[in-house]
Amino acid sequence: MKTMKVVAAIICNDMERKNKIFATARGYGDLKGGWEFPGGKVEPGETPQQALKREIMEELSTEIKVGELIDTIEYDYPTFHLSMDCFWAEVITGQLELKEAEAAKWLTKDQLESVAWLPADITLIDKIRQHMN
Ligand SMILES: Nc1nc2c([nH]c(=O)n2[C@H]2C[C@H](O)[C@@H](COP(=O)(O)OP(=O)(O)OP(=O)(O)O)O2)c(=O)[nH]1
Repeated sequence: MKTMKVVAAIICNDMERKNKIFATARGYGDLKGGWEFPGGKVEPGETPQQALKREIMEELSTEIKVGELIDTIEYDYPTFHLSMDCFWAEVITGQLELKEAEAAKWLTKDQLESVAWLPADITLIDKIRQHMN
């Protein structure tokens, strides 16, 4: 099966405190309406961190600082294998404008289960919760 290499940003209010994280709902395609973390495919020659900064600028017109890797999610969708590096991030400049997503929410630790995550993201949520305050 084909592997898709993807990066995702778990943007938090503050990387030291991690009181809330930013989630978006997909605005197009097969998985439309599913909740996820902003990001996208890594292009040839890019590091994961470079790809993530580029994707967040394209999707949200926002410059981010990329922090530690939380986990690499490996998940089999029916038509491809997803390998997704998930990094903590915080905003440097910009207002998180929704260029592609249909909705967005800041979620506290207690609200993490309140949205319908994409299947691959569910395994990440427990890990994120452990790091939130
Ligand atoms: N960005 C992102 N993609 C995710 C997450 N969870 C998950 O299963 N995916 C899947 C959905 C897509 O099949 C794939 C990411 O592709 P994408 O469509 O966001 O990537 P892209 O912006 O480079 O794509 P394109 O539409 O511009 O070609 O990974 C997630 O949390 N964030």
